[in-house]
Amino acid sequence: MKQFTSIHDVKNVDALIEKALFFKQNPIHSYIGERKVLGMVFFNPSLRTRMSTQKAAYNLGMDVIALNAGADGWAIETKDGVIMNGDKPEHINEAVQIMSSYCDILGVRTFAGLKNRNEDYAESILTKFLELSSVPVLSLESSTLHPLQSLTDMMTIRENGIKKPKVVLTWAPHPKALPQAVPNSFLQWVTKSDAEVVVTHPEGYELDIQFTQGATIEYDQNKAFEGADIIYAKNWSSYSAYGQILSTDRSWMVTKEKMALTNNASFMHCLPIRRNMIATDEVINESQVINQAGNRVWAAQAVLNELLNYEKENPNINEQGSIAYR
Ligand SMILES: NCCC[C@H](NC(=O)CCC(=O)O)C(=O)O
Ligand SMILES: NC(=O)OP(=O)(O)O
Repeated sequence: MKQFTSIHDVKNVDALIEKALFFKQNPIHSYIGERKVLGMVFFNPSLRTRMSTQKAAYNLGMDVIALNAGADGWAIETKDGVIMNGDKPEHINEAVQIMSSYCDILGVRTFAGLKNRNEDYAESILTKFLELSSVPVLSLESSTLHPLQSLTDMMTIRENGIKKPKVVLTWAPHPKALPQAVPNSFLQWVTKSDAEVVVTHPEGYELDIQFTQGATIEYDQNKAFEGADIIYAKNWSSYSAYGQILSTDRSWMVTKEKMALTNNASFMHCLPIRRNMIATDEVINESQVINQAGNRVWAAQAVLNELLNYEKENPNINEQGSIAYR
């Protein structure tokens, strides 16, 4: 695999999920990453992605450099053609080339701005990384997708061992406007599994149809929950009224009473989760979220392993980085 930015980069999804499950049982299996460097650039905050991907890299023998762009590095200008007389001294055109020269894999986290849909869905920053990096690029959550999370979610659902599970993606209220990356990405992966997929949300929260194909939309949350094996909760802002909060209806919060409508479903969420907004304390306390977040390590390890295999087969990909580092 030469990059990991969406499910489309994966040749064999099933094998990748199995690889993640394998690493959970065999964390220290190979040192394919020995003397290789993973660089991770964060334009937005992270707890799980940063720590789990770092841990995964260590399990493969890699070293890690993480940079919070704009906080412990120079603020980076990401647009072309601007007069740089403001507060951003570094341009992405140099920064990506240079950072990739120090690394063997380069990860980037860049959230949607939620102001301009075309801009966000064009994935301009991730695209710059893909164009300018001399080494494989790893998405640590982009404007529209979060593939490391989704691979983890598929692995966690598979651990439940249910054949053809009914998986319900439910919108839940939140005080802030959030991106569509997690629900988009979850649907991109889960609709390609054997699951029956239902998406439930208030009207106006319809996601881009490229992601909901293969899923049923159900505006009645209680009806959607009936017989569910997995409840996957997430807030997102509107796609059609782009970036807007159209509902703060707290009756969409996942409660014990709603979970009682399901087939003893497992509750999942990517985290961070706002308690008693998205779901009640009891629902979260009895949920899969800790195991799910723990699985981030194994999913990341499976992905890094594939990227390192590619790098191994294409050793001239980075002429400066690895050699200079060694
Ligand atoms: N990486 C997982 C989710 C990241 C982000 N959540 C957030 O920004 C939550 C922030 C808050 O609760 O204030 C999202 O929804 O895409
Ligand atoms: N789920 C997830 O990606 O968490 P972080 O934002 O903390 O990395």
